[in-house]
Amino acid sequence: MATPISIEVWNPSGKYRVISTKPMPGTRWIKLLTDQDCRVEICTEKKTILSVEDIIALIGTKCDGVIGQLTEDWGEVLFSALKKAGGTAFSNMAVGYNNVDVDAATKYGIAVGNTPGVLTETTAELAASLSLSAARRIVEADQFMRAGLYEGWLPNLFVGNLLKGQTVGVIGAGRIGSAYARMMVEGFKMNLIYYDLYQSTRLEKYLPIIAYGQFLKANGEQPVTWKRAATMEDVLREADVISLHPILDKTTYHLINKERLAIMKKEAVLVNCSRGPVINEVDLVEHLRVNPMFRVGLDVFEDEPYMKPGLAEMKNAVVVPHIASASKWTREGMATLAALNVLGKIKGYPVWANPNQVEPFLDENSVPPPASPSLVNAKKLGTFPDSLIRPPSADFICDIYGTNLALITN
Ligand SMILES: NC(=O)c1ccc[n+]([C@@H]2O[C@H](COP(=O)([O-])OP(=O)(O)OC[C@H]3O[C@@H](n4cnc5c(N)ncnc54)[C@H](O)[C@@H]3O)[C@@H](O)[C@H]2O)c1
Ligand SMILES: O=C(O)[C@H](O)CO
Repeated sequence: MATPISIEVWNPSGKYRVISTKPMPGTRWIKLLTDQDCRVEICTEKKTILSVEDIIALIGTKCDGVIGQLTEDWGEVLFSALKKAGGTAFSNMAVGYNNVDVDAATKYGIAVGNTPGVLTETTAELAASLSLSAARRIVEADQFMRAGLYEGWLPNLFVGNLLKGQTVGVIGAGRIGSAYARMMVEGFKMNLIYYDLYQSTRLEKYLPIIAYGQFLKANGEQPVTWKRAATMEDVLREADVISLHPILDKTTYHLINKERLAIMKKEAVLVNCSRGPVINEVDLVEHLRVNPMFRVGLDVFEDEPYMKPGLAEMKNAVVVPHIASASKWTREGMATLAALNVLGKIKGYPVWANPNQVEPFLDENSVPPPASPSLVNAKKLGTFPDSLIRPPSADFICDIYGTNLALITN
């Protein structure tokens, strides 16, 4: 029997009951919901990870939609409870949704939202930070200073890797992988090799490598180069810094294992800001142990919140607690997108045509479009038109937003 759950309630008389399983940053997301006749209930339980039973207790007997977290197990049990309570909408406050059984949600007619785009640069910046921290041994050096061990400059003190002119490898060149690639090429003049199941048009179209290369050459510097690898192994063999950015699914589970670690350079840097299970962490700990010059920067772990035995003792590992998307703007934006996903489905709005361009939802000075920014099972649910969001019609928008028509039709 689940224990009673503590909640904070906004707009108690609202017609639609929307639950957030966690307090989320900012207040805009709450206002967007309460302005549209939602009663918002925020779970304020102290425990970090809610169990399925806790969430069932939160859903109760009447619930229209839930905003949930990546730490929760959204499968058959929860979607069936939400359906019974009359719910039609769920959104993860995350772009990754490997914690969600989308087929189960679809079976119960429940929309599943995620929050792409708003966290791309923030996450890529953390990956870049981990790359630098690992390559230049920043955490080790910081600990050394704080321990009072510094006795003066030495030629061999904390010698690390220079990035300039080295090769950066990106595995999974989607939104975040491409943003990271650009940071490392444009910022540190690294050459790029990437592997993805698909050609990354995002990367190949925008990476101004040719122009940048010419610019560097004109200034007497070595131009940067780039290529798409035919196999992931090519990236692992060639790159000096490798950053993992794929989704987590069957094809990427334990993508990095003993055999693949063995083909990487002995002094390579490996960064993971995707999902923990993309790396076999037991194999990684062993590899770090026998290869002290191999370094990693990890934001995610196979059994979060735990680390596999031995990892915490490895000086050649930089570890942070899944904070890659933790900038104020991004986290508030994620909350906004998650809330609007749920609101959009409850209100019967269409789905936004391009989930990679979510800026119109994030502008605090204008009313967001009447749409769900990103529903991953919209097509499967069949409740949305193929062409997704309909062009704003004056009547439709006036109906919803009254005087703010001009902001939307601009
Ligand atoms: N650590 C964090 O806080 C944090 C923050 C944001 C996102 N993430 C993770 O990063 C992932 C990527 O986010 P995104 O917005 O860039 O997603 P995305 O969908 O734009 O990019 C994922 C890329 O991975 C590629 N891919 C899929 N399977 C692959 C495989 N087997 N081999 C190689 N490439 C493969 C896809 O083709 C795609 O290009 C998310 O799914 C999430 O799990 C983590
Ligand atoms: O998938 C995500 O969005 C992250 O892991 C949290 O920002």
